[in-house]
Amino acid sequence: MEQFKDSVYKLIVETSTNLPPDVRRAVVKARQNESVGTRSALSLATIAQNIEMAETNVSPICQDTGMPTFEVHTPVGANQIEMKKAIREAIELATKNGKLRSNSVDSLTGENSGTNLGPGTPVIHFDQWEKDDIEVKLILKGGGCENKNIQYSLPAEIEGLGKAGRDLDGIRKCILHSVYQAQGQGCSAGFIGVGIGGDRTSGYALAKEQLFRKVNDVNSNPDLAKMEAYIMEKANELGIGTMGFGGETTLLGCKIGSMNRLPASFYVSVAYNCWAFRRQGALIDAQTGEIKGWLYKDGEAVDLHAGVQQPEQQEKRREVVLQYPISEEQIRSLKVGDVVIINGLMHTGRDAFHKYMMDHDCPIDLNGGVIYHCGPVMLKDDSGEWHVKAAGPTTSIREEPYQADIMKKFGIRVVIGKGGMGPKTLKGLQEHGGVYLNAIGGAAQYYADCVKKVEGVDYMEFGLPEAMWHLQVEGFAAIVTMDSHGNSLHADVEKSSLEKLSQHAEVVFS
Ligand SMILES: O=C(O)C[C@H](O)C(=O)O
Ligand code: SF4
Repeated sequence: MEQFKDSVYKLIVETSTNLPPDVRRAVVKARQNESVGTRSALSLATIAQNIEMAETNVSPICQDTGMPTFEVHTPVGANQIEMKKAIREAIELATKNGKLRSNSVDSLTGENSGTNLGPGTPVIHFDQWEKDDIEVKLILKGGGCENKNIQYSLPAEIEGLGKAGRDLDGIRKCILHSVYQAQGQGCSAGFIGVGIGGDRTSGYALAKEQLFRKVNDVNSNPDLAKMEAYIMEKANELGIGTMGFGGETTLLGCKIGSMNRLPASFYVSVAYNCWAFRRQGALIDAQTGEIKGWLYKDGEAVDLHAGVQQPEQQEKRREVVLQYPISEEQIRSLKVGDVVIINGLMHTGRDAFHKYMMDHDCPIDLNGGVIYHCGPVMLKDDSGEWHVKAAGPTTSIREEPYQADIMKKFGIRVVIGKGGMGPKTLKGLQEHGGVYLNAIGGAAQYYADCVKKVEGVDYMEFGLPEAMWHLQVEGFAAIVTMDSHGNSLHADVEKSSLEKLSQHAEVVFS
């Protein structure tokens, strides 16, 4: 079992740090299709760089290493209790070594277990098979894209598409809408797994199971193969693009499965996965516990830059350098589309922080300051100094109820996150003189590299990801997507993509 545990540890590290070739190929294709120099092309270039950095650094591709979910096939008679124990030990070790973020939080008290162990975590499913080896598959699906999962109950009235009945065309409308509703918030471009039928629980399980299919496989059911091809084509015409910046690629993969349902129920369940599509598997010798082979590796190295056109000259897009303390005048001069480089001090703050700040004072002067929606992976060295191991942005919209008030209360000028924020924040930016910067979601190595020093930390009681980290950064690049003049790229893309979605209301699959 010791060797089995080592093998599972290797699988966890591989899954978290090294994106499989089929996913890499999908990213290259997206890069090739994007027009040179656009926001989406630049973001995809950062994503490609981040994928390479994660592999080289053997560090998490994205700081949110998700809900570890294992699918295990065992020979008849194998001891599953021992295996479960070994898997849990491997998870704990990977967390301690900074390969996974401590992601298991008590839902009632908010306490982070710190080990990734707790009621319900990790998820481990066993199944027997009549083979001699053990197969362990693992998916690390982050919380932001999990939040963009959606389940439809047919018949339904679908925004932009009208009536969806209990037939193939109704299913088509649900799937197309699922991509639209995710916008850039699940770190598009994404992959979707779709489960047709089942009940609410088994439907979602089927959807997630589809994510274990290879990106380039073809569905054995001709109707579903046609549907997958249709969705890939039409979803990529919605213009949502990488991170919701607009662009040619919104969806990187679509896999659909079907199972029986009850006469009264008809669910279409969609599991949305970000571009940081971390799933891997290993075939393990049941006798020795050693890895015999990998499930999602084909031996071919994928060049993430192959056939990608490079801009002839530096883009004319305005690049502005900001350094704490930032004045209202500097902020008012910024417009949607500007690239901002932050040097100097910034502070992380996410869900627990924003709620708490509504009725508490802050231990740090935030006047003219920068708040980064981020829950990093942190490691302490032997001398007690903290280091950032992964630090990409988290989905900002969760802070919508608080953000405008918090900015005004503490004089914050810059908020960095991803996926954009809503009308309340936009109004707040206008009134107070603030700006929202969209960083590249999932680019956790790229941003960790910008952190030159961890100055300190407050609110450790919120748990490592939720604590307020004070970071010295250099060359931290992000794009203005909401400015102090009432402009929001997110609102624009949402509107134009809804218009495009509405063009598909007519019956296609009769
Ligand atoms: O929790 C995080 O760090 C990010 C999350 O996965 C998100 O996409 O919002
Ligand atoms: S931050 Fe983005 S890339 Fe990372 S887990 Fe969340 S959705 Fe995925």
